[in-house]
Amino acid sequence: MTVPAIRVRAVTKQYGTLNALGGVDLEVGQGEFFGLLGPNGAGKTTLISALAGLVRPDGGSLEIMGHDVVGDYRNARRNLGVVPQELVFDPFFSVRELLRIQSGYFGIRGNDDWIDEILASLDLTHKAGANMRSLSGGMKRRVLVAQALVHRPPVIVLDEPTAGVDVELRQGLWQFVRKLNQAGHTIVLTTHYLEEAESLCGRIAMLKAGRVVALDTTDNLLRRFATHSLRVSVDRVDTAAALGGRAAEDGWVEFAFDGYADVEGLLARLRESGAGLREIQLGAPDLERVFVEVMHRA
Ligand SMILES: Nc1ncnc2c1ncn2[C@@H]1O[C@H](COP(=O)(O)OP(=O)(O)OP(=O)(O)O)[C@@H](O)[C@H]1O
Repeated sequence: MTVPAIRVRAVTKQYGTLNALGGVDLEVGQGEFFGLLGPNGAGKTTLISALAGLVRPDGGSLEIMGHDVVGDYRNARRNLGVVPQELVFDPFFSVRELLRIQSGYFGIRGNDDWIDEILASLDLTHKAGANMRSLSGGMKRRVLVAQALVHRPPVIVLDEPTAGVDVELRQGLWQFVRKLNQAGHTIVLTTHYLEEAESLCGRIAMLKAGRVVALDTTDNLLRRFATHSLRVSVDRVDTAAALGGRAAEDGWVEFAFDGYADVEGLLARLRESGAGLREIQLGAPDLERVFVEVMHRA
């Protein structure tokens, strides 16, 4: 049996009286593209820091490719590449120097062929000799990704890698991360862009206040929690809302239902009610709705 890429068991972490992690259990299989979602302060970064050995959990255990992050730190760390949220660099090194130093941390010498390959994939070749301080924010973020990859880790964790990054770079980054995943790397991603998570992640865990409140395949989450929606613009909002809708802004009323088959009946009742139908919009279930629903129920 293959070991999971990541195994998190009953992990707790307190800061004073605050439960940053209140007993988290998770398993991510090798080769998965896994999403870790949750509102600000849910504990995502704390969990990632614990995986990277930067935060010591109060209880429970974490393993990377079967290596305990406390008891077998070196091997656990060797198997993990983390792209952190914060852009922190020594401004005096060039991009290549930085990547060589990072390779050195893992005891790797003569890593330039691989470094060249990473730089090319991230469209950074022309910046290899540039000082970190001369790079734009988006380029620095790409260097963070490169830094996480110098030791060819099988498991890669990206903590909001696209925050504050322009659309073009975001798409480029995702293309690259997808390629890594297709090449067999396990990817764990946190992001507040739910559309991105929906299109990239096969499975998703949602965290709220240090607890896993949903954990399933993206498809199942969409099926289980999300409803389709019908938005209608009407002359008489109250009349329409009385049929089970929710009044929204500017004369729009929203209805939630399980499948498109229900739309016809609803439209017929709206017409009969004399609400004065002006315009309709249909919405398919999306992860954003699921997220709002899960957070609301939890
Ligand atoms: N070093 C620390 N000292 C005290 N409290 C902390 C520390 N680090 C995190 N916390 C608290 O722990 C909770 C979880 O924070 P964490 O950064 O893990 O959340 P997050 O899900 O990553 O949020 P975001 O989406 O904003 O990045 C928050 O309430 C935060 O204020």
